[in-house]
Amino acid sequence: MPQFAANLSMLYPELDFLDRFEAAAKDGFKAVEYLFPYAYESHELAARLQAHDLQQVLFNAPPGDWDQGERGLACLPGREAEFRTGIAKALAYAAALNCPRVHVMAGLLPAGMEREALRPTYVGNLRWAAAEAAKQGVDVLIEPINTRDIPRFFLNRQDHAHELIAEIGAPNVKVQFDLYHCQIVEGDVAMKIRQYLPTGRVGHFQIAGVPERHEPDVGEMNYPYLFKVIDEVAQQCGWTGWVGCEYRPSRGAQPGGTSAGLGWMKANAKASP
Ligand SMILES: O=C(O)C(=O)[C@@H](O)CO
Ligand SMILES: [Mg+2]
Repeated sequence: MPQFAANLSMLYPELDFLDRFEAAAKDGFKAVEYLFPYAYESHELAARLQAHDLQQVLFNAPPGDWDQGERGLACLPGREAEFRTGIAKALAYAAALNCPRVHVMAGLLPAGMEREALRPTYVGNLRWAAAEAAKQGVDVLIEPINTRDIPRFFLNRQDHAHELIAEIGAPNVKVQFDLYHCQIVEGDVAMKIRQYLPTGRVGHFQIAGVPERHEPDVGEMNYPYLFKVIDEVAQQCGWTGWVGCEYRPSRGAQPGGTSAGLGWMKANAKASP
């Protein structure tokens, strides 16, 4: 069975954010990820990780003005200075949290602009971020996201992400392969795991049921099968990364709802050799 990380932005919604670390550890998670650490001092977060014997495996760089609908700055001409300031801040947190990867969200297509016109800005920004991250051994992740959840998001498809990575040309830029988004945008998920995991360009997986983004055992995807595919290919190519549980518990913020919904994880652990 793959190793699962709890996404603390989505799991345990009934708890204060800092209390979600303990809840995840009690449920057997050894690692966590979340969207943004910036509302907290890095030492506070590091203390929670240490107290509960958890690894921080992923978080996002600052996305611009999230409350105003921004979803990353990487593709936006004219925002390069802000992009660089955000990357520097993310890398400072990555050092303090001993986190080996940072997700850099691409951003939304500005009104009237075509995707191709933004490519030079995106590639230039990612090259700069990759060079900075490489100085401290951090990987920069890029994630294709479906346009039902984020309309006009710049990056939607696995093939586009891998094409951009080839153009960026930095060994520490990798794909955050979210199977939920992949199923919605393009499907054929198992074959895409088989195609892309051996390239060494997949840095992290994320999972959720489709279409409601609930537990992996709710909805149209056959996750027990996909976990076996990940295990098989990972073993063949020596991949040792994490699978982030980035879903909204179907029991909502009901106390204990996240833990009660983890039957899928226990079932897959039992099924593994
Ligand atoms: O939405 C997702 O999927 C993510 O992984 C986030 O980091 C970006 O919104
Ligand atoms: Mg994701």
